Amino acid sequence: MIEIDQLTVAVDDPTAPSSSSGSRATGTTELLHGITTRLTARTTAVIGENGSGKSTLARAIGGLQKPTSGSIRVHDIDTVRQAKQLRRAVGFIFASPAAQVIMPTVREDVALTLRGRGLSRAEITERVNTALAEHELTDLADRPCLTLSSGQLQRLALCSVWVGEPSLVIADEPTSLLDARHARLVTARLLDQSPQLLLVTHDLDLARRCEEAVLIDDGVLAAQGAAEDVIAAYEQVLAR
Ligand SMILES: Nc1ncnc2c1ncn2[C@@H]1O[C@H](COP(=O)(O)OP(=O)(O)OP(=O)(O)O)[C@@H](O)[C@H]1O
Repeated sequence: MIEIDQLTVAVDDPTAPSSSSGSRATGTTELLHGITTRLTARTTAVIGENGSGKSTLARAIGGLQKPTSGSIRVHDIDTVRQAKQLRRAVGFIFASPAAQVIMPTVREDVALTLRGRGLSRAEITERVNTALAEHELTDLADRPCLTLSSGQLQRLALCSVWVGEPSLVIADEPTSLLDARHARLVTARLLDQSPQLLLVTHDLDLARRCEEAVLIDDGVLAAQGAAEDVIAAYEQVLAR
């Protein structure tokens, strides 16, 4: 379960008017405004217009964006106070995979996830090889990550997250760079095999396959419930 209590996220914004009467001109812009909810479904889609705050919410839940106020607990882990436990529990797949693939080779990038977990070298090698095979990356195992195509990079990002067996997978447009066959494979894996999945997507057919959805509109939680109902609410937003 993901428990969100009065979550507000604000960022420094030099173009915003300062709230203080001091000499500093820098103000802040609030991206999320007091979101309170419980996400209990195994699969939840996060939908909404460009710039509505979906990725900001996903990053906050994944511990990558600190709340300005309020709190988030993921499977009873406080995202701010228990950052180390959160990193183990949550696998985050970014919309842009180049931002998260950091090791020189494909094999090393997958293995990085398993470091610091008390596993032997042999165990790590075995788990990495299994993950590479499952994700059809065995042929690329020793390739420098820099030489991968964007779709291959996106599949590597998923593989590197998956090998860590996270209890929550947060995926922000995880198939945006994939061909149709790999997009089907990846969505089936995410939807069917994630212990819990939070899926940020503009693909309403994909959102419909989640048990529940939340609609983010201009930084607020505008609707939550069965995916079909929330998509209907979103259609109203699109029509306004
Ligand atoms: N660090 C920042 N500084 C200023 N504005 C920001 C910052 N991060 C995000 N924003 C703004 O916050 C708003 C929400 O961004 P966010 O990435 O969460 O939207 P989104 O719903 O995921 O959009 P999209 O569908 O386009 O990916 C946008 O207007 C964005 O420009």
